[in-house]
Amino acid sequence: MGESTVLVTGGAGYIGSHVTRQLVERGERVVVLDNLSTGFREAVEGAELVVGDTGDAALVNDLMARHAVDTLMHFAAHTVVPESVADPLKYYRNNTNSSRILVEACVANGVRRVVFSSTAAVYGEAGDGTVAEDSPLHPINPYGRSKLATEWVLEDLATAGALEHVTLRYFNVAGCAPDGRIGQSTPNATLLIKVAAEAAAGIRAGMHVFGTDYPTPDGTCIRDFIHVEDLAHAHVLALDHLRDAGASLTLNCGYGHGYSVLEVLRMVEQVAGAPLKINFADRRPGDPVQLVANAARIRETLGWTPRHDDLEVIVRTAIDWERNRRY
Ligand SMILES: NC(=O)c1ccc[n+]([C@@H]2O[C@H](COP(=O)([O-])OP(=O)(O)OC[C@H]3O[C@@H](n4cnc5c(N)ncnc54)[C@H](O)[C@@H]3O)[C@@H](O)[C@H]2O)c1
Ligand SMILES: O=c1ccn([C@@H]2O[C@H](COP(=O)(O)OP(=O)(O)O[C@H]3O[C@H](CO)[C@@H](O)[C@H](O)[C@H]3O)[C@@H](O)[C@H]2O)c(=O)[nH]1
Repeated sequence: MGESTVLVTGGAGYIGSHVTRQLVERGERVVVLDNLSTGFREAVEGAELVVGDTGDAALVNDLMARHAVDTLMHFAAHTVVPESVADPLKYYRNNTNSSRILVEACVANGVRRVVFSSTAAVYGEAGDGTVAEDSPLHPINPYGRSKLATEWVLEDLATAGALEHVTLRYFNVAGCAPDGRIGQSTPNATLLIKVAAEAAAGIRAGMHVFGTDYPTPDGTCIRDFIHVEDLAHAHVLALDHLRDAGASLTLNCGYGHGYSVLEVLRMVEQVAGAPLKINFADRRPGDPVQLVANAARIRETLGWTPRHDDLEVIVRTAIDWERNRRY
């Protein structure tokens, strides 16, 4: 490991903080760059937190040079799909432009390894099977497009020999660290398990189910929910892969099986021990019927083996966090 440092952008956020913790626990030197727009100072333990913006070229160049950064893990982004539809420039500015500035600093400073947070949203409407990495890419909202643009920047730089990347396409991430020290406190959350956990903990009065007439067994959408700790471990393996001179990779991060919205809510009620107040509403614009990963490639290339592939564990850690939030 030597003197090398991992620069984690967005490390004060939900997923970045879980990854930072796993990196610190195994002895990595980590510097977090986060502007705290949706992140929390308290989420960063054992790593230096630099409060600043990924689009600040002078700052990121200075950080890379000063800390002997060998790997960039890039989580910082705006992530709310409906907001991206209403304000696309906000998403292109942060998720595409600022990512380009950051990657340009990597090239200028000889930072040759990049692990990038992408999303299943790059696939768009994906049919009723699973999606593999080489499935067609037709993102249906500005969030997904702004992320795909950054995938292309990295792919082109890898082709040009400027760096190697592992691009991780996360499916639906949920759950929290089992010990309750870090969790998901993202403001104005719209994600299903987060919203349901808030409702179960009494933080919100009830919730909506968006659409009950989809062509699925119970009429609600189907998603592949991955526990944040398993996802975090995929990042550690991606770092090892790149440090072992592995080739650039694009990998789905999911379990390869899905649950419907109603199956998730039934699990939330079971774990919470009380019924949720559910309002059955119209479909939400832009929701694909089903998004489930073909997760073969990440298992083959990184040897990734999930340890928390259990909806009950995901839901329980999410509810526990809402009941005992530290921040
Ligand atoms: N949560 C999911 O289910 C999910 C699914 C697919 C992909 N992703 C991707 O994972 C990454 C992390 O998402 P998250 O759920 O942890 O969200 P989050 O909002 O909790 O984390 C994002 C972090 O980035 C910071 N940030 C944003 N813009 C910044 C900038 N310009 N400079 C510095 N810091 C900045 C925020 O303050 C926050 O701490 C994002 O790239 C997101 O697109 C998330
Ligand atoms: O209060 C809610 C919230 C969600 N849902 C439904 O639950 C499913 C999952 O929705 P959500 O948890 O919002 O996740 P997705 O829309 O599948 O994924 C979004 O969030 C991911 C993480 O940010 C991104 O990667 C995706 O691109 C983005 O579409 C969808 O059918 C929603 O309609 C509800 O019924 N009620």
